[in-house]
Amino acid sequence: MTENQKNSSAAASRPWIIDTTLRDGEQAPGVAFTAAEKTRIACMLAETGINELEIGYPAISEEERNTIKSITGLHLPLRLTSWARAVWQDIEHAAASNTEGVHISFPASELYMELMGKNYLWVRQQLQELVPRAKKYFNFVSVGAQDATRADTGLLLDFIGDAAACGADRIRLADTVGIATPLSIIDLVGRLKSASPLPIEFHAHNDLGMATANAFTALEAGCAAVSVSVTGLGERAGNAALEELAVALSLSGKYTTRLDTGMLAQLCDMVSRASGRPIQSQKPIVGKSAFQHESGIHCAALLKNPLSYQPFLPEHVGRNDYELVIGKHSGSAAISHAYHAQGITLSKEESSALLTAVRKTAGEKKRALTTYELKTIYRLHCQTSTTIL
Ligand SMILES: CC(=O)SCCNC(=O)CCNC(=O)[C@H](O)C(C)(C)COP(=O)(O)OP(=O)(O)OC[C@H]1O[C@@H](n2cnc3c(N)ncnc32)[C@H](O)[C@@H]1OP(=O)(O)O
Ligand SMILES: O=C(O)CCC(=O)C(=O)O
Repeated sequence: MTENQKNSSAAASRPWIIDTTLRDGEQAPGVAFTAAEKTRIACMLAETGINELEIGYPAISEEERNTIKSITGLHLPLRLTSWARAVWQDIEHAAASNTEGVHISFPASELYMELMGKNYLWVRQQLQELVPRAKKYFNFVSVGAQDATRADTGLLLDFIGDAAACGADRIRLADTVGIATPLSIIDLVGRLKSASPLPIEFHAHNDLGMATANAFTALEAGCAAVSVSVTGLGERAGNAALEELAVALSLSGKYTTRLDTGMLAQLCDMVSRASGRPIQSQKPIVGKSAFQHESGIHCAALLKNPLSYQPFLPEHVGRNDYELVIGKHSGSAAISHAYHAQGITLSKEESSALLTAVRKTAGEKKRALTTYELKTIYRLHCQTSTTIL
């Protein structure tokens, strides 16, 4: 193994995690964070151990620049970058916001160049003009290939070569419309990485529900960095979710990050409230149902070993214990456990009678039963006239 290969595989095992909740996340339709919310989110992301924060788009307004400036003034222990189009005025606005780095976004597919009435010659000229100028104001200049997954690979290779020649520090490959699949990412990154003198970041979108898988795969394929957002908040169906990627990395046994997964529940809750986007019940990691169980076989096993039907314990992501709910699919172990928690020890016969009644009631009500309903069923089916519940 050459020295270069050793460095590259060491970097690959320590992925650089970029959070874009405050940029792409806020681009989610109808979402607008206040300055105070942006500051709180940035601080909590820093506490969670994110390496880099794409903090916003300074060209939007003076208010946005002031918010970004006030966050840069906090000197959080992570790199802050701001987003810019391939337009000098955007970069000037970013410079006025005092972020350490800037990300300059270019159209990479023929479709996007055409939409702008441009061609690759224009892209190259902009790279040559903007990147060296930006380097005078920023310690770190990243350049983005928008719509990279629909772009011609030859053009992408030119883009990477030109960006490197102009002094860019990193390339972002964006799956702008979320059409990549893990195998296509392995193929694309494989072809670009061997020819790229620059570290590559992958930016996923979730239009096909593959954003986290694609982001994880991009790291497996050799990308040095990935961008994610809290709860996957972002354009349309969103981005790769920070909480999903963080846990996948922590369980993989292959990657070292400085992420504190114990912060994830709190972080997602805060972003959900600030964005006005409730967390779906079945959302991985932080959804209400992610640690709820009803099926009899699962509950019986979980009562013996909490890892039997869960990939990790809820505490790993800062949540309280898992929850067993009683419903149509319950079995006797779960039923006995639920009544025991109410101070009632069931005999075998009682548990069997209650199981039938519980299943019937839950089926009719089309939901899990409450403690009150369980007590009522007990009264109806087991309680003698002398027993007081
Ligand atoms: C995939 C992504 O996430 S890209 C990021 C998306 N984010 C945003 O759009 C941020 C919020 N947007 C805005 O505040 C505004 O749209 C602005 C400030 C960017 C531009 O506003 P306007 O000047 O009114 O232009 P408008 O929104 O109508 O159109 C976008 C313009 O940006 C140009 N543009 C788009 N991408 C790029 C790029 N990467 N580099 C340079 N110019 C670009 C378009 O060609 C178009 O230019 P035109 O007005 O000369 O036709
Ligand atoms: O920063 C870039 O270049 C990419 C922007 C983006 O969010 C995307 O293309 O999905």
